[in-house]
Amino acid sequence: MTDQYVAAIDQGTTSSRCIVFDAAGQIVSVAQREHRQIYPRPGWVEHDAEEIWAAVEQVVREALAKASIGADGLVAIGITNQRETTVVWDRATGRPVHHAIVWQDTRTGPLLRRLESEYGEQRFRERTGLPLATYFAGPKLRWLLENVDGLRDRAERGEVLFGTMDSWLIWKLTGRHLTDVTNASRTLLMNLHTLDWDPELLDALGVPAAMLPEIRSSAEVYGTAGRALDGALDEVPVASALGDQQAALFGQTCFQPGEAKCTYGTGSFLLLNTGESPVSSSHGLLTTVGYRIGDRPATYALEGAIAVTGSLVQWLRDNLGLISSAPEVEDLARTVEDNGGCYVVPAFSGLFAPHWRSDARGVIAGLTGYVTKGHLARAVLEATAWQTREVVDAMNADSEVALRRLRVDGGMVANGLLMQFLADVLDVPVVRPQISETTCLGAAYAAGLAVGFWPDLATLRAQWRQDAQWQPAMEPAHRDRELRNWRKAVDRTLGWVEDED
Ligand SMILES: Nc1ncnc2c1ncn2[C@@H]1O[C@H](COP(=O)(O)OP(=O)(O)O)[C@@H](O)[C@H]1O
Ligand SMILES: O=P(O)(O)OC[C@H](O)CO
Repeated sequence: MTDQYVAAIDQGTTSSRCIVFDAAGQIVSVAQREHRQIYPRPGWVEHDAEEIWAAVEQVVREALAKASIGADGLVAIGITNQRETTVVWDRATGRPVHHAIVWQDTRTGPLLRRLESEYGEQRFRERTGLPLATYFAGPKLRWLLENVDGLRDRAERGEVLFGTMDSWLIWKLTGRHLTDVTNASRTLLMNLHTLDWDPELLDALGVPAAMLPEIRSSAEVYGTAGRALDGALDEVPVASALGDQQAALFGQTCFQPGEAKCTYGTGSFLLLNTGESPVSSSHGLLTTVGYRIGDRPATYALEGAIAVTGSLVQWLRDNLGLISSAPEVEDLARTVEDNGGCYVVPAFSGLFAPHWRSDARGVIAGLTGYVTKGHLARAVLEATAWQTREVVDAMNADSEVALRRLRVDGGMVANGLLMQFLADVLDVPVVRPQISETTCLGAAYAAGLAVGFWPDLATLRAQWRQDAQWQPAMEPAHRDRELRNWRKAVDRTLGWVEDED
């Protein structure tokens, strides 16, 4: 028998990737391609869904070619994706009716204020586990229905279809209109308890049910990729879909309640497995679906979403020109002993968890003539750790079981200085796995489970391997002093924008 593999597509905010994994969960090949970020106005961010599909086709072909396998070598393909980004396309032609509106886009601010005064935030929070924020898909869909000519009528007639990126790719691959429960839990339209679209919320947001995908589990065969890619995938089952942060939770094998991971990329997202019932947050966290395997009960998670972390390092590189590549931030930060009294709070598009303040804007606080670019680089890295600390404090307050260690992944975890500082400010060990591509790994694991390539969660768990671990080493008094300074700096960001309209 020839060797068998599982492939995963990771359709992310800045690029699309395809990775082929073997039965031991080891990477066999990787292909990646970026797509354009379209900024029509300040605060608006769009993607071209057709361009993304072309990139996905290309990376799948490349990854298979690099692994020297054809469709017959693949037992399944899984999907993971940037969440919340919203596409509407024509059922007959398959063409998007508008650019996709990206999760970072803030154009729905005024609409959300209207919804809040008409319905109150609590009604949405109780049913969806989410605050009324520009981040989520439902308001973006409402914006499209209000602003694309004739779209509402066409939506009511079922001529156009809504989806997040998972739905778009499943449609392109299999011709079916489906979404998975983790992605649906980011729309403000799905009831977290029934795991189905909530008629009252559809009504409040003015969304016709006829345009919505069917909600399915995260691991089951949705269809086969017969027609797509000119048959390059032949009859390969498309067998998983998870939002990228949930996929990373799965890839890190955080299957037990109380286990958590944080993925450090453009933004950072800490998810804590809370078991089979949703835990509601009183401290600014999101309640979301972690994953659902076939017809088993769903596993829920608490999430702390931080909008700006790695993108602050990019800002230091692209806007200030202080470094020429992201990894250089570590060398620059190591030229000094400490932050020199300087703190950077990157509230570029307001603050996400736990604050949810769209009126916040970034500050650099504590500047004196002493501060050098080295101190600034250190403060940039420290901002990622302090934002994580705020989320962990909220988690500990909500879940009553204190976090005891944190599994990390994503592009920033190559930075040893940051990882040590993170362990220091969280006061728990920080652990990095050997496979840092946990997002793709999670989607591959879910697809492989769905087709019986892997028998159970315990088998996946046994494949997890540690690469490095950082122990807390900071004096408590020093940590407390720094935390107080960080909080003072955060206070100074709040209320900066007085009239968002
Ligand atoms: N050594 C490093 N130190 C700090 N930040 C880094 C380092 N390497 C990459 N980054 C940051 O990590 C991000 C890329 O990580 P990645 O996981 O690929 O992100 P995403 O999946 O969100 O595109 C970029 O924002 C980059 O600035
Ligand atoms: O594509 P990423 O890695 O930036 O992740 C984006 C998140 O899914 C947004 O919720």
